[in-house]
Amino acid sequence: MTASRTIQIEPLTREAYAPFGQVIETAGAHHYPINGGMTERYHDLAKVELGGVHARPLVSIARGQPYALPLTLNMVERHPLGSQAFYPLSQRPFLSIVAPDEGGIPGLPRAFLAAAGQGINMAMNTWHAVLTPLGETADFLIIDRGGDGNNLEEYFFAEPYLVVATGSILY
Ligand SMILES: NC(=O)N[C@@H](O)C(=O)O
Ligand code: NI
Repeated sequence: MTASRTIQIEPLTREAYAPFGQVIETAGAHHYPINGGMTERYHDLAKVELGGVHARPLVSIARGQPYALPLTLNMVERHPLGSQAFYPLSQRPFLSIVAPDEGGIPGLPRAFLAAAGQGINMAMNTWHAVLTPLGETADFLIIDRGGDGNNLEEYFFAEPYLVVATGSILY
């Protein structure tokens, strides 16, 4: 594996993730009391995008098996008709691996470590690795797009990448 095909995991922040979507977390979010002050609403955290014919939002639960690190990344996918959000239902870290689009194929991937309490919403048509739990089986709420048409495009790399955790990344 050449060094150019090694991807170092980096912390997930709103700013770093902005080209790919939004981070779903309470930290830094607009919030206000509701229900007579009994509840605090952390409001409008992600941009759900629904395209194509007969589009409708889907709310699902994914029970994901953990991946080991270092992780060999052979493939990324994207959903041309809608965004896709994953919010962990446990306080477990997971990886969000995404890549820019470069003329219809993925550019250099980036691997973000979502800390406990962080979820992600990938913008429509964003290249990404499939859901990547770490350490143990974990449940996630999925919010994405249903409707007519094909909402999945896959890309298999000619040479895989290796996703590694440097010393500062603990999971
Ligand atoms: N299909 C599905 O629910 N998940 C994948 O698209 C994925 O990104 O993991
Ligand atoms: Ni996906």
